[in-house]
Amino acid sequence: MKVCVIGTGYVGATTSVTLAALGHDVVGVDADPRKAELLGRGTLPFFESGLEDLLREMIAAGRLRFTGNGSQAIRDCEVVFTAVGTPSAPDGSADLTAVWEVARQIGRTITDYTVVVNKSTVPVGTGERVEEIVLQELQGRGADVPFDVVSNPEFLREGKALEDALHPDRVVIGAASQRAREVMARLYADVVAPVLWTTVRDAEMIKYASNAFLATKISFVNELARLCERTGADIAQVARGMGMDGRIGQAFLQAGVGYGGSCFPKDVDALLHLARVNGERLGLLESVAEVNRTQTGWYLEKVRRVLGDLAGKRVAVLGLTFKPGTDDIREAPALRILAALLDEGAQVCAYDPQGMAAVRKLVPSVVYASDAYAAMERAEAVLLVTEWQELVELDWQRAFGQVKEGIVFDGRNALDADKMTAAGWRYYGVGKGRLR
Ligand SMILES: NC(=O)c1ccc[n+]([C@@H]2O[C@H](COP(=O)([O-])OP(=O)(O)OC[C@H]3O[C@@H](n4cnc5c(N)ncnc54)[C@H](O)[C@@H]3O)[C@@H](O)[C@H]2O)c1
Ligand SMILES: O=c1ccn([C@@H]2O[C@H](COP(=O)(O)OP(=O)(O)O[C@H]3O[C@H](CO)[C@@H](O)[C@H](O)[C@H]3O)[C@@H](O)[C@H]2O)c(=O)[nH]1
Repeated sequence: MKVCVIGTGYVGATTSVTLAALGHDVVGVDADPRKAELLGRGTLPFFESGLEDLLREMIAAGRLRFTGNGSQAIRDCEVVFTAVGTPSAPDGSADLTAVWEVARQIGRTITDYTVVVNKSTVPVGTGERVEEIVLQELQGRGADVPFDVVSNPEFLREGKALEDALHPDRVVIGAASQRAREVMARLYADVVAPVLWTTVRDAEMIKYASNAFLATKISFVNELARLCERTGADIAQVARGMGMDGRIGQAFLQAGVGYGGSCFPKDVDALLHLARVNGERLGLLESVAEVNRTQTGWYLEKVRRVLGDLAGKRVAVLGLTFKPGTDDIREAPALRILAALLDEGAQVCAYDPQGMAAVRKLVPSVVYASDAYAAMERAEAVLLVTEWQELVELDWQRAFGQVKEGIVFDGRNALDADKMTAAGWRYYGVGKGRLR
């Protein structure tokens, strides 16, 4: 099938590559000509493990190309995906400017039956508005072209984008017409995953509900971690014990410095905004956001209790991206931690395997080290903020020999506390009993 994907960021690029891998003839379109050009040459504009190899393979196979000019691509394709960004507006709502722009472009362009598939994360009702816009544009040029609007939200995680897109837990398709359902069924015929057919509105809500629920799990354990530190319990053991109940599950109960990234913070805010404008208050979700907003402050409070005044202290920060496996620093907890440390006069030296170039632009006054050992040289405390495997597997015995004070604040409970202690470190995890 001929498929066009508009917007080739994390989601659009991954969708383009995986649809090509499924055997479709795909053209990716991006308003940023530099991105389209890079992708066309087989280079990803971001880091995502394994994706670049398959990108090159698909281009070489002739099933995937990229362009900065969408009109011809839209005209040629039976299915047109929208995968543009939907960032937070100042009031917390999803900024849908790019989605409306794409809808107008589609309405101005299509000449034959087209299935317009929305993959961006958008509030309930967006599909209907897209339909109105396409219709207006068609009427404006006196054209009577049949089309359907479908919602097909994306659930991939950064760092595991390819794996998630090729082997999803489920595919959710919200479609009103039988004709659109048949096209979507053909498109995903070779994906081995349960397909949930819903209305457009249900599919739109499923995406926000899923992210909000995962964020809730994280804030729940993070809040309990605070109580564990007061009561002498270990949140990691508590979460393990909870998760053994099949109704609860082990996933997303990892306490830490809070969730970041381009999705959870913005999608929780967008759902809260949607509730407000519809006259509902989501008190539970408000608390989820509040726990997350205060989690880095809570973590730093512990650092202060142990180190005292941070002014002039040499602090190593390891891990800057919002999670391992990506170079994405959007809403990364590390950014708030760096800002607070600098504000209090600490001398900060940081290292991250992928995120330093982007963070350096935002926070130039930090010293960026060439590796983790160099970052820890003469440090009076080490803050592990992102649990990159490379950082977890460091020779911590060797590192102990380089620091001034062997104090580590493991913000992700990723290190082995016993091994760290045996290597000489004073180890502080998150929610692991009373401070010693
Ligand atoms: N990043 C994720 O892990 C993830 C996962 C699931 C869903 N989502 C959702 O998917 C959507 C896209 O997210 P992303 O992270 O890929 O965003 P992104 O910012 O990485 O990419 C968006 C791309 O769209 C392009 N664009 C903007 N307007 C355009 C236009 N009019 N025509 C063509 N291209 C245009 C931009 O240049 C950019 O390359 C968002 O709604 C997001 O919430 C993201
Ligand atoms: O137990 C956990 C799990 C995650 N996190 C943090 O939560 C954030 C988000 O992590 P993750 O969900 O793995 O990454 P994303 O790439 O943001 O993916 C989420 O957001 C995407 C965009 O909507 C969705 O498609 C995915 O299903 C959803 O998992 C990161 O800061 C993690 O460190 C925790 O603190 N504890």
